[in-house]
Amino acid sequence: MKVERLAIPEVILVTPPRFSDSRGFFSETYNAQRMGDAGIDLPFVQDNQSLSRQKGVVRGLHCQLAPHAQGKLVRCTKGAIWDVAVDARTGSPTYGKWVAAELSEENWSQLWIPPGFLHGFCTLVEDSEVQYKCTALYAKDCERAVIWNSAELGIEWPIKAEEAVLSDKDVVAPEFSAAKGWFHYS
Ligand SMILES: Cc1cn([C@H]2C[C@H](O)[C@@H](COP(=O)(O)OP(=O)(O)O[C@H]3O[C@@H](C)C(=O)[C@@H](O)[C@H]3O)O2)c(=O)[nH]c1=O
Repeated sequence: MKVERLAIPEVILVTPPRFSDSRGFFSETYNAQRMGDAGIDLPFVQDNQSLSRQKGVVRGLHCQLAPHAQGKLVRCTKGAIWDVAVDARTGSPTYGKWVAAELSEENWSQLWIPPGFLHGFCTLVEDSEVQYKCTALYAKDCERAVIWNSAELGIEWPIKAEEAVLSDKDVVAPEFSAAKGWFHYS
């Protein structure tokens, strides 16, 4: 399995091998031992899947507060996304920095986003399906969001603001400064 630590080293890009033959392919998309060796060693308790019909759908930037903070292992099983992680841990040397990776059914990569990070993605093609494992259960009251195109963060999204397709909730999300104190670096 290919393992790459990104510019924020706690965010890890992994690419499990795919074994192709005349029938198609086989792949171990999650192997606890190999993921643990790669540095992804928290237990997962929930699997999520979303489908976005249009190109330019943006979901995020989202997180859940403690005690329900979630680490997420994200992959794209159909289509392609630009997946973004923002360090929201107050006191972190990379606080307010972001990293991103393209995840697609072609490249078969997965992005590990630890607890304490905001997560969001933008679909690069129609009918993009995203699946991710989470280290904590959904807790509605602990959900928080930051505006996807926060001027304070300066994330380089692959679409223009007017092309973004957002949920009602995400349109009115606050600037990144609202996230101060949500998480602490340890
Ligand atoms: C996240 C979530 C939502 N829901 C429900 C609430 C709502 O009725 C419906 C759609 O929820 P949302 O609009 O929040 O879905 P979405 O905008 O896709 O939210 C997701 O975005 C990405 C970027 C993440 O990182 C996820 O953790 C999650 O926040 O699904 C659950 O039942 N369980 C869950 O774990």
